[in-house]
Order: sequence, then C-alpha cells, then structure tokens
Amino acid sequence: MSDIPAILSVQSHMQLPRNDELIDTMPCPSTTAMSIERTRGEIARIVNGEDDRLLVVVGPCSIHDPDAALDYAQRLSEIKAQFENTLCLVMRTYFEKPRTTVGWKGFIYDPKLDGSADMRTGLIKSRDLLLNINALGLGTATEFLCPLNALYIADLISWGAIGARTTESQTHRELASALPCPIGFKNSTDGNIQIAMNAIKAAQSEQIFCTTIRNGKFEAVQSTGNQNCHLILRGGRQPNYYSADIEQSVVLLKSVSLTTNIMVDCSHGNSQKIHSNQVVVAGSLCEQISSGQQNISAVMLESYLEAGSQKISSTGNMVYGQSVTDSCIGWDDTCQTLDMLSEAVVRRRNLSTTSHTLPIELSRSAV
Ligand SMILES: O=C[C@H](O)[C@H](O)COP(=O)(O)O
Ligand SMILES: C=C(OP(=O)(O)O)C(=O)O
Repeated sequence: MSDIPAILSVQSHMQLPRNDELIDTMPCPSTTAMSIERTRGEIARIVNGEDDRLLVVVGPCSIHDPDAALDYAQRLSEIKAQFENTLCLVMRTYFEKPRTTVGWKGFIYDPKLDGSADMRTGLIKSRDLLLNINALGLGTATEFLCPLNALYIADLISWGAIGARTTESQTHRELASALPCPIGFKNSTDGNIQIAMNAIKAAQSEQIFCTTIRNGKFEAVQSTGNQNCHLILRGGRQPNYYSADIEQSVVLLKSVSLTTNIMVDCSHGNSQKIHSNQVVVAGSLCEQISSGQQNISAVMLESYLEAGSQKISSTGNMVYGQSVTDSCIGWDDTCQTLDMLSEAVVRRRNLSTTSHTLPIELSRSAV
C-alpha cells in the first residue's frame, strides 16, 4: 500500500530539506547580503532610468559544472571593476531550464546529469555555488521557473527573469510580485510583447497566492507587488532587436505607463540560437546606443569559457566550461563584446552631455 495520498500519480519520491532549513544551514553572510542588496539597488535604478549604465546579464545558458561556473565567475569578477563606470555586470546562474518538450531540466533537477534526479544535492549545490559567486562581490541572475525551487535560492539572486514560456502564467506573475529583486519578463517564443506588458502590470500589483515560507507549512500570502519589473526583447519568429522594434516597444510601454527601459537578449530568438550571431546583435545594439538610444538599458549575453555547446555525455568525456544547453560565445568574444558595449555607453553619455551643454540653437542644428 502506497504512503502517498491519492492526489498525484507518482512513481518515486525523495524527501527534500525544507527551504527554511536549507537557508538556516547555508545562511547568507551579512556582508554578502549587503552586496546583494547594493546590486539589486543598482539594477533597480538602471531599469527605472535613474542610472545611465547598461545592466549586462552575462554567463552560461545553464549551470552544469559548479567548478567551471566558479572559474567563469572569478574571471568576470576580475574584469567587473574595469567596467564599473559604464556596465553593471551580473552573472547568469541558471539552475532550471524550461524545455520546449523534454530534455535535461537543469542542475537543480539533475545535478549528476545522468537522469538520477538527485534534487536534494541539486538544491544544496546550487545554493553553495550562489554563495561562492556572491562572495566574490559578483551579483547573480537566474530564471525563476518552479515557484517552490525559488524559495531555496531567491535571497541570493540580484536579478531574475521570467522566461518566454512562462511570462503568461499567473503563477509566475504572482511569484514575481513577491520576489525581492528586479525582474525582467520576456516576450513569448512567437514574439508577442503584449503578454510581457500584461505580466509587468500583474507583477507590480499585490497578489494573493499559496506558498510556504517557514516550517514547511503552506500559507496564503499577500505580496507587496514588485515595482522593479521590465520588458526583455528576446526575439520570436523574427528577431526584435532592431531600432524599429525598440521604438515600437517603447510606444506600447508608454501607452500603458510602464518603464520604457528595455533589456535586449542577444541570444535565443534574436540570435536564432547561433552563438556567433550574439556578437552581431550586440553590435547593432551598440550602434543604436552610440547614436543616443536611451531605452536600451540592459543586455543579455549567453557566454561561457568555451564557445559553442556540447551534448551531455555519460562517458564523462566533456569539454570543460562549454554549455550543455544553448550554445554560448566564448570568453574572448565576451570580453570584446563588453568593451564594445562599454564604449557605446560612453558615446551615448557624451551625446547627451553635449546636447545638454550646447546652446539650444546649436544642439538643434546638430540634430
Ligand atoms: O535557453 C535555453 C533554451 O532555449 C530553452 O531551455 C529551450 O530549449 P529547448 O528548445 O532545447 O528545449
Ligand atoms: C530559456 C531562456 O530564455 P527564453 O525564455 O527566452 O527562451 C534562457 O534565457 O535561458
């Protein structure tokens, strides 16, 4: 006789630590908590248009090897200070992957990459990696996919995404309304922006939903609403990173009084999943930014130590620092792209300084 009440058809189950137990045994040190709070504040100012730097969410498509991810984080934290004046660098640390149909669902679900689905280890090691990366003074970004998994790591995340496959989901909008970090909502996989705008409205609002905070007890909670939400253009059937796409999105966002500060994802629908195209997309964004486009406030890049991607192999014969999900640009291209983005911000800044300081007749004739 099964000990599972007749509410779900399951063929196996594994006891997991409660979210508060895991947080209590792997707490966030106060210096790290202060650094996360600072990064969230910087990001909030960028997405609300009060800081003219670019937020750059950069890192692997997914975490599958914590050593390589930490290696990448170390490199990124070493170059972070050199861009501080123009870019706010935050590392992609994606532990859950939304699949179009089926496939490896990410490190939280299957940290051994072999279908053994040791979620207990996945949750512990994900939290451990986040603690280590944040201890470097580098903020972390993730896609919040399972609202329960979020409860194990959200205190360590500086920026979150709701993905193209879940932006329309009420459950994800409720979660976003309670998350303590800025949240970007992606357009849908077919390119629909309206659903992301609806999502932002919903996430800004107070929401009542069911969750657990302490003692594994479920409660009805009322969220505060999250005022730091923004749109992410990730492409759909067609790319949507061109200036006409940005301008059209700005008009739509303005018409419903939402922030017009947009993130553009250089990967996914915008790169047609060809990693080298990310550099082309970033190049176009740099041209737009350099010529004064103020609404591009954030950029996403899928980048890892090695370019490309590989299949998960049971022989253990895998390339160190290469993606096992979408293909990524390699480290050298990443550094060049960051340089290019940084220069574009300087040009945009110079343009706006010039137009502010020039006598009005001169600045008009310059336009
Ligand atoms: O970012 C990763 C993928 O684009 C996303 O998880 C969907 O992947 P899939 O179409 O290979 O399932
Ligand atoms: C899955 C992702 O993106 P999207 O939701 O745009 O497909 C991602 O950023 O990893």
